[in-house]
Parts: sequence; structure tokens; C-alpha cells
Amino acid sequence: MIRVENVYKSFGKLEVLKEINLNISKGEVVSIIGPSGSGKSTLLRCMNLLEVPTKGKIFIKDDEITAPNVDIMKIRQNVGMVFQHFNLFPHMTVIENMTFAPTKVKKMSYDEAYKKSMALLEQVGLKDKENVYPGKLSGGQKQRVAIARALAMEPEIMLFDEPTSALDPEMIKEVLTVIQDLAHTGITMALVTHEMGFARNVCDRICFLDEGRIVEDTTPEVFFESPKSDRAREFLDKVL
Ligand SMILES: Nc1ncnc2c1ncn2[C@@H]1O[C@H](COP(=O)(O)OP(=O)(O)OP(=O)(O)O)[C@@H](O)[C@H]1O
Repeated sequence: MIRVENVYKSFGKLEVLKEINLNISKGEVVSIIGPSGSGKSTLLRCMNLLEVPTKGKIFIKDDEITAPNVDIMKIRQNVGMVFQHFNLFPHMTVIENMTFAPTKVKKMSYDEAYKKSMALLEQVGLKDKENVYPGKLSGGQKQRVAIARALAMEPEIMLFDEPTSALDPEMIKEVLTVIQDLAHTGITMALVTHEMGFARNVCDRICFLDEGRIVEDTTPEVFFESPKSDRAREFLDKVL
């Protein structure tokens, strides 16, 4: 579903990603973890071209998204993204946030977008917040709306960039539960997360990044029980 081939990314002289090769199959749930500054967010953002690789290719299904003249809007319709800071439109109510892209970008009828949005709000436990502005929601509620909003575009892929890092501890669980419920429903998911329990219990695979390179790409069992690299062992000693 997602194929990253020999990708490099630099910001000026700073080489942030080096020789990245990664395959994520349809329906797989992959966690990208590693020390701060190791390039996790940059790698995720390359998967929908929020960052453009300096070198290498990325394919979504069989389409090379790094090819010149690619229709980026079309790609992003199929790749939902959830950010650390929610990114809801503050001047729109929850339902306006939800129906905006499906009607404007996907040209869904308002009725269809509305029905779909309400079903998704119910799924994330926020049906009663339909007409509320984001400013009146808690962080956890905002993030659940952001997830529902991304799902309203019916993407085949969801990218999560530290979706719980900006939340108070008591709200982390409600958001992780929503993400966990989504895992293994057929949607392909890549997550940058610092939630080791979630990575271990929910994800199919762990990609451990260190200084811009994938150092381990393995199952949670192997990664958490017997990582092969010193760097992963040092990292786990610090975070567990
Ligand atoms: N747009 C940018 N311009 C310049 N440097 C950037 C940019 N985005 C990221 N970087 C740098 O690239 C490096 C990797 O950043 P990235 O956010 O991908 O790391 P990360 O592993 O996600 O870190 P964290 O866990 O702290 O969020 C960092 O040194 C960061 O400062």
C-alpha cells in the first residue's frame, strides 16, 4: 500500500532521513518510534508529500507520488492525516469541520457528507457536539473530531503524527481507544507515537528510527523483548 524506496531528506545541510526503505501492506498498523529528532515526523510527512524527499521514491498503491506533475490533492484525499495539534478550523462548528472537505474536495452531496459525519461522530462518541465550536471542546474531544474528520474523506490510509502528545494524561486514553478501534478494520495506518504500550499492544510492526535511519523494522514482540541494536536497547532503557 505504501512503499518507500531509498528515500533521503535534507533541510539545508541537515540530512534528516537517510536511505529509508519501508513497505507497509494494506491493513497493516505500523508504529514509527525513536528518539527526538530522529526524523519520525519527517518520514511520515513524506508519505503524503507534506515534505518532499530530496532523493528516492514513494509509492501509494502503484502510483509514484514523488513523480513530477503528480496530482497531490488526489493523493491526499486517500491519505488522511491527524496532527499533534488537531488543526481544526476554529471558526467552523464540528459538523462544518467534518463536511467541509467531503463536499468541497470530494464533491460529495451535503446530505451524504452529513450522514457520514454524524455516523463518524457517533463512532468517536461525540454525536452531541455537532454544533459546537472547537474552542469549546477539550483536547481529547478535539483530537477525536480531527480523527473523525479525516475519516469522513474515506481514506485508505491514515497517518497519525504524535496524536496524543499535546494532550493531558487523562485524555490520552480516550484518543488511543478511538485509534485502537480503527486498527485492523482494513485501513492502513502509520503512527508516530511515544506511547510504547500502544505500539506494543496494537501495532503489527515497529520501525525504529535513529539519526534518520531505520535501525529496526520488526514485530513488537521482537522489538520490545530482544532488540538487535544497541541504540534501540538504550532507547528502551530510557523510555520504559
Ligand atoms: N521544516 C524543517 N526545516 C528545518 N529543519 C527541520 C524541519 N522539519 C524538521 N526539521 C529538523 O529535522 C530533524 C528531524 O525532525 P523530526 O520532526 O522529523 O523528528 P522527530 O523524530 O519526529 O522528533 P520529535 O520526536 O522530537 O518530534 C530535527 O533536527 C528537526 O529540527
